[in-house]
Amino acid sequence: MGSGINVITRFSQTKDGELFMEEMKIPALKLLGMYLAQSACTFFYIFMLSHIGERIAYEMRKDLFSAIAQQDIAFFDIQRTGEIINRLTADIQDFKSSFKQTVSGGLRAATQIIGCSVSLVLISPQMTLFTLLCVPSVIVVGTIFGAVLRKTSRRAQAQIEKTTAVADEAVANIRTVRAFAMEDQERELFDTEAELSMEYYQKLGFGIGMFQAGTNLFLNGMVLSTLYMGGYLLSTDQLSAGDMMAFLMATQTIQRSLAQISLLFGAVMRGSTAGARVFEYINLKPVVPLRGGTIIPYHSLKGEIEFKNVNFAYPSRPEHIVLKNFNLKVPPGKTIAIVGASGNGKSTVVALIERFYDVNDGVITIDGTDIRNLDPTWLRQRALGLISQEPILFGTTIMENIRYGKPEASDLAVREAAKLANADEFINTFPRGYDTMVGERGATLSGGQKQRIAIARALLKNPSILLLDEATSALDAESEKIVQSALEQARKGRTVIVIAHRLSTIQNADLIVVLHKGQIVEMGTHESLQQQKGYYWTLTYQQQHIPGG
Ligand SMILES: Nc1ncnc2c1ncn2[C@@H]1O[C@H](COP(=O)(O)OP(=O)(O)OP(=O)(O)O)[C@@H](O)[C@H]1O
Repeated sequence: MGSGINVITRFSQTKDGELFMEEMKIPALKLLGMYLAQSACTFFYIFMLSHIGERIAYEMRKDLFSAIAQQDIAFFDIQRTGEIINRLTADIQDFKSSFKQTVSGGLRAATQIIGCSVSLVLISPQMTLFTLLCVPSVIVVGTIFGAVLRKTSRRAQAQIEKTTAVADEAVANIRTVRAFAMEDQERELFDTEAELSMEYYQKLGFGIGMFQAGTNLFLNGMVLSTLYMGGYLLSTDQLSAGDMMAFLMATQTIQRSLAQISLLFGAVMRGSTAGARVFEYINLKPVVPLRGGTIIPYHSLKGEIEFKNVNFAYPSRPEHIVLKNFNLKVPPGKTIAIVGASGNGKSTVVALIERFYDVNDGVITIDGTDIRNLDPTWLRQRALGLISQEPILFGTTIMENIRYGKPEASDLAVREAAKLANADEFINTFPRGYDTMVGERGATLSGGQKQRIAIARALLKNPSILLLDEATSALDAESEKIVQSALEQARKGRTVIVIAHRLSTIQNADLIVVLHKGQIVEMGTHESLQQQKGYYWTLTYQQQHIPGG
């Protein structure tokens, strides 16, 4: 036999009732083996836990982003960007860490409780029953506390979401904040929201603290009552001193494990609230799906658009009717201009063709097919090209920005589209040409340059229908001229709907439609409408004679 180590295995009792410790010699090698096995298990357990935790967080993040990207535009009208991003970041992080904490702590505590409970029953069923009598009261109190704390936790997390939204808006609009010297006000606004978050979390901490203190008190009470009951059984010879000792040790282990579980209570609370908030978005089904429906073969798409008896109100403001009994037919290959004072529903017409929203009544058709029966992805990717007032670029190269929407396009095709959009020339003056990074949202380019890149992007798709929503309104006269000539080229062979504030830019349109309070009040060519001396005439007169009109 090699060297060994003496280990106490258990307490026993002599016939006279004296306690003694039973010892056993464990060979050192065996002990080393046990230690190695234990460290291997520790590694495996921590590795697996982190592996599974990270995988769950990744899957949740993926599903959540995919769900967000599919939501209706109406969803984004209501939710603030910061709030959405908060769910993708903080909530998933909270869920993941509480999952890891709960599983690691919970597993250990649960196995200890189960093991020790079995010993308790084996040692003294009587005392075990007595101890168990207290359990229902713990469950009742725990449930009530749980419900109250969950509510506070939900509030606290919603408040953090609000705080993030304020920060997000201030950072995203920092130029406006700086231009209006609103840093102090923004800081105060953020401060108020952040302070409220702190207060909610402090309240939550208070609740969790109370719960844990209560649990500890209760558990210590359990030990006391075990001692009391044990003393009685000991004095009446129903229990030996050794069993009493073993019972106490097992109860203490259970007590520690229960205390550990109560500590996890806070984590479970935060994790479950965070998880619920993530799944709230994941389970939200959009009204307008991204895919599914008819696809008109490209060569047979003529590009005729018709609005028939359309009524529409934005979902976020259902009582405010924007389009009333709206009828309009746009023949293929023609250019229709929609004009009218601000807020009369011009951009709404474009948003409905893009199917950002569905109409409340009536129907919109393309080549005679209800757009609700057309595949929305095909519609936006192949049939329509949208250029709006605020050209949105992504923080990558000019090449990738133009390629956006048609990722398979060759470099040559991108350059051709840029030429068509009068952009090739200025791009080539940059030292890095098409590989120039444009900065976040195209911050390093001028308005006119951004707009021409946006036009190139739309033209690359070679859409049959072009929607120009105030495409040149944000530009100065010089840039407007260049962009306008790019648009004149782009119009050829396509159906075009132009929304323009500056009426001088739409005089060549085949048809001009005047919108007033969501209804068409005049229709005709520039000349015929001028002669009518109605709304259109008034609008042109205002623009020519009233500064800023
Ligand atoms: N996302 C939205 N949610 C709720 N109401 C909206 C939304 N977008 C526009 N509206 C409202 O719908 C009405 C028509 O807006 P629309 O943008 O179509 O007008 P417009 O004629 O294009 O104006 P402008 O020339 O100023 O761009 C306005 O009263 C506006 O407040």
